[in-house]
Amino acid sequence: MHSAPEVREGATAPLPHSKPRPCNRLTHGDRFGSQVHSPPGFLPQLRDKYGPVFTVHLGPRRVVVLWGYEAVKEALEDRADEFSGRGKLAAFEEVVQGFGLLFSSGERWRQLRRFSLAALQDYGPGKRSVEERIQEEAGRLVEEFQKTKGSPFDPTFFLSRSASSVVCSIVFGKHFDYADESFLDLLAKTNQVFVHLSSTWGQLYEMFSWVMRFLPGAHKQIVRDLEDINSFILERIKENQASLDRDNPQDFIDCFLLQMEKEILNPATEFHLRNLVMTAFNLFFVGTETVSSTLRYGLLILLKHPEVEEKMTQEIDRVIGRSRMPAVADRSRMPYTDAVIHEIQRFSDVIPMNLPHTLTQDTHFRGYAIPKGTEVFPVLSSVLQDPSRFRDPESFDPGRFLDEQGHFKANEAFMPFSAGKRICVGQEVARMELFIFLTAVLQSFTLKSPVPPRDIDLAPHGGGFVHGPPCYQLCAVLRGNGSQTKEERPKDRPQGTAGAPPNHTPPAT
Ligand code: HEM
Repeated sequence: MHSAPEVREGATAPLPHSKPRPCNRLTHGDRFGSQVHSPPGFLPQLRDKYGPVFTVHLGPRRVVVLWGYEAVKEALEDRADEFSGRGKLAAFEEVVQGFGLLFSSGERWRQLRRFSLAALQDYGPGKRSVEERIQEEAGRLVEEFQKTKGSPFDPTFFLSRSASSVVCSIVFGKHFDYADESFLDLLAKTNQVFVHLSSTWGQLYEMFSWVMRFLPGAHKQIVRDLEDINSFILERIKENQASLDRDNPQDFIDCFLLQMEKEILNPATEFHLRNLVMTAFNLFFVGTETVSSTLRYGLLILLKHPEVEEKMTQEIDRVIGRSRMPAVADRSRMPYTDAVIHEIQRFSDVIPMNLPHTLTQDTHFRGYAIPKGTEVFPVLSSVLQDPSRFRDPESFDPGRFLDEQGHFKANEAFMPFSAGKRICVGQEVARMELFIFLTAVLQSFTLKSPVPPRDIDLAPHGGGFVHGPPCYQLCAVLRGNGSQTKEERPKDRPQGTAGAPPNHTPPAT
């Protein structure tokens, strides 16, 4: 056995240069920015030279890269236990210190993961479901779009607020007013952390944190922002503690507090305040930017391809109509919309490099001996754009997710949420959000681009952990429907669910 091939030339391979684009600054007080990135351009060349498993050095960090569907699937699915450890993000280490679901490994991670999966899915009878919470936010999003009265606007701020409100509702059980200063501050700081992580500075810090942590610079701001976010979460936890109804937990924090009480006499328990703060932070942090970037990309793609938007709208009118809010149960009867959303996720590729994994034991993989603790990047871009699984992967084509009869056709290389034991814990929530938000918007509006579709550039810009589209503006024009009466506006819940989502806004008059 021999070790994975070393990349000798350019042993310290810099990540691509990136700097925040002027249009990353969002509207509304210039408080937000968004950042995007692609896998470093040298990785495909290394794959061509060394095959789908190779080593790179990011500064002193030795990282094994897995490239393409076969290698990533074999590691994450067939060898799931061995590849289930979590790597580090240097910028987070000082604050996170291995606590919380996202950055833990071993027994701590297992317990937090099991708990989080259950808590995100099951609020029990009589509780507001995740779907209802998303429907409420979709109603608010439609209302906000409506206020633009068909004028051009940058949707970034609207979509970030909607995505983060869903997570806030699930985690804190609370909807923050869109003008609430503390909520806006939380959003701004979260976004700022993404901007810093994605900057050249942030990427250098990932490589040279061992020396840079002693110097002044943007990483100090990341630590301050993360501490502020955690203080905000701690305040919410105190509020939940004060109002906790033990028979009727309302949100993720309530459920965690009850588990803490159950395990209070267990000295080895992982259900303590530190893991609660960090896990709540993880859900908020990952759940906001990923969903809002996908939605932002999705709307831009629809502006570029009005024919796709039109077919989606026809399906929405046929299956859901315009008198009630879309519901997840509709998705199985809407293969075209389902295919478009899959293709949006494949094409937008929002976490291109994946999060770093580590090996939980010494491993033999594809002829190489790789020691326990080695950091591994199973690159998601290389799967979502693997030409052996997706023909002409660089083009946007929802048809690849449809069979000849127009039924939805799954593809095993569709892995935007990764795969195996560390697969995104919020994937069901995210899929509901993408479906309900996009269909609710198209139910009410026709999207128009201020520039001709042929001039729309879909190439991602910048660098960082989350992929986003270039900055753009859109016009949300209310769909005309003279025949629609007040009573026909979306307010009824879909069949099989009870009660109407409050605050839902009519799609069109
Ligand atoms: C389009 C939306 C989303 C995408 C593309 C996405 C993608 C991912 C990816 C690629 C990972 C890393 C998997 C790995 O390590 O192999 C991940 C992990 C995670 N995601 Fe998501 N995610 C999305 C939405 C969400 C949402 C809405 C939430 C919370 C409600 C969430 C919570 C998490 C958490 C907590 C982890 C860490 C899981 C663990 O380490 O075991 N994600 N996600």
